Amino acid sequence: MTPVLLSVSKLTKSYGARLAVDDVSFQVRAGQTVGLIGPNGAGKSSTVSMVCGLLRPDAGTVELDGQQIVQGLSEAKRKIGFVPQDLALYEDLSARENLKLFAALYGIKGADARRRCDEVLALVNLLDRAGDKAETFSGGMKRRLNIAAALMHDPQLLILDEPTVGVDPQSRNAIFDTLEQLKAMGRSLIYTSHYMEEVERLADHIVIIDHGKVLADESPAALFRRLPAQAALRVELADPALPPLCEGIRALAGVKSVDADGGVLDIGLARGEDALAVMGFLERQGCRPLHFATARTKLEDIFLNLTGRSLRD
Ligand SMILES: Nc1ncnc2c1ncn2[C@@H]1O[C@H](COP(=O)(O)OP(=O)(O)OP(=O)(O)O)[C@@H](O)[C@H]1O
Repeated sequence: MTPVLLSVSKLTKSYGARLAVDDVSFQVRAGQTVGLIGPNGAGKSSTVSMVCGLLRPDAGTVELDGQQIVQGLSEAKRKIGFVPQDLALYEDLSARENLKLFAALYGIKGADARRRCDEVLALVNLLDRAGDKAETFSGGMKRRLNIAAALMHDPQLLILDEPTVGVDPQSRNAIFDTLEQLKAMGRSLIYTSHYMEEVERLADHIVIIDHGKVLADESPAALFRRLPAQAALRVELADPALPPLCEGIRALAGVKSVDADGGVLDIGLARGEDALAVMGFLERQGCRPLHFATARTKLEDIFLNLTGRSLRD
């Protein structure tokens, strides 16, 4: 197994009486992408702000490569790049001028700064707009420039706090391309989001957080295995589904749940193949499906399964 790069241990943070982060622990291995997922107000931003040393925890520690992250300047913090939710750009400066400012903050000068500007602008696909002022950029382009800024000092760990909020689809794809390239370059990422499909696309490991607490800390495959149904079948019948029919389906091996709404049956299955048994049963009962469709269960349902609420209620 690859070595642990970041170790977050028992982080706790309250704002007055509100306990925002409650004993949060997780790890990021070298080259790993960890998705930190939870609904609005779950404590994701507070957690990543503490990981970056921007917010002082009430308790707990953050270690990167064995060095503790604390507030203020430190060598360990140089290994982190942070892309906050709020954009930190000078609107009346060009993309390249903005990046030069970030380079100066990290002591990168002259030819090195120019070369690094070009590299990161290429990574976020903005090289052709290098000379344009940030104020002329779309929201998504500004966010990509923000990612470029966080990459100027070539950090080992890039932390992105909800990078696709308010972003157009084109920039969203460009952001994913950039993150996939960084992954291929062996960088580690922490990505916060309340969109499971985004986290699912990128993450090797998922940490689910709700009301400041970690509910799950697993690989996507392990999370899938926790879902009672792995596949779904929707059948539309000519006749309204009758309760005895539902009972019969429920009794079949591999059927995890049956919901009937008029003539439409939504059936949760242990495996995709279990759909065949359901179709056979319906045929034997003389039911003629007007339409049917199979689907894989979405990881999105794991939050519902863990909390009884949907991720974006
Ligand atoms: N500076 C602050 N002062 C008081 N309460 C705060 C502050 N920052 C966050 N909170 C509260 O702490 C809780 C966690 O907030 P946090 O921003 O960490 O969650 P989040 O998961 O990042 O949410 P979002 O997706 O909306 O950004 C929320 O109840 C929030 O209202």
